[in-house]
Amino acid sequence: MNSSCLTKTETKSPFLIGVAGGTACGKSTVCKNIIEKLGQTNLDETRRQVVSISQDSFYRELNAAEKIKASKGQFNFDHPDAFDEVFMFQTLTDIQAGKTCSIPVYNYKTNSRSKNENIVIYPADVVIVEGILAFYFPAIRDLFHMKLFVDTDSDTRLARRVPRDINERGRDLEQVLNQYMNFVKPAFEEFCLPTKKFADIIIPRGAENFVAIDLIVQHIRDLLNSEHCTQYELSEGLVAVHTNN
Ligand SMILES: [N-]=[N+]=N[C@@H]1[C@H](O)[C@@H](CO)O[C@H]1n1ccc(=O)[nH]c1=O
Repeated sequence: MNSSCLTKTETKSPFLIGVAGGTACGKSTVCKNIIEKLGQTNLDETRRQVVSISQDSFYRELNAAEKIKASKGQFNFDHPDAFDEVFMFQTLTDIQAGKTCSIPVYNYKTNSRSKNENIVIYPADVVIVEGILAFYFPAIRDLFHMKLFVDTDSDTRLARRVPRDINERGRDLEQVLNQYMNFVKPAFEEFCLPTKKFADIIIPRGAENFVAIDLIVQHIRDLLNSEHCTQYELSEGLVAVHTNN
């Protein structure tokens, strides 16, 4: 594909990376490692601004009946309907357009967005979006310039999830296991695992896979650095990035 290198738009249109995978697969750790490795890169005399946001910030508000079910571990937070797709799409589109955005912080103890706490996402070079269903919604999936799927065994994920939910999210063992068997496991198989096919790169074993992470970081560096890399087209405020092959 020919590419005439246009000057970058005056606003920073970030390189969007989606990271999906089952709960406790290591998504957040993979993101942290990529950010650390990219952020240290001294490109164009300025440090690469690399930020990551969680799909969990876009859990929708629950009504009274749903809140009661959630408090008993009887609400399915692993189903696509639990997320506010429109809000997430609009926020990512604004980020894509180089706008500064404020997104909620999710509180797992209250099963709701923290009232007076938001994260401000400033225009950045790279924005990583991680979530169990990051690739489920087509309109959101199509925004990503790179899609990573972290493929960790489900027994390893459960072994990590149990202590995390008990120690960090104030739950008891029986509730955690019931929620896993009734919701987390079936929803992973029905909604998350099928999205693996959309990934550009599948990372077996997650954050321990240093080779995979180094390869990904180097690829992103090359893309961000290369002279003949991107052709920007602005359409409806979206920025489509086509790299020439
Ligand atoms: N329960 N459950 N499963 C979801 C899902 O596996 C994971 C997504 O990051 O967070 C979990 N999750 C989400 C909202 C919530 O209030 N509590 C919670 O544990």
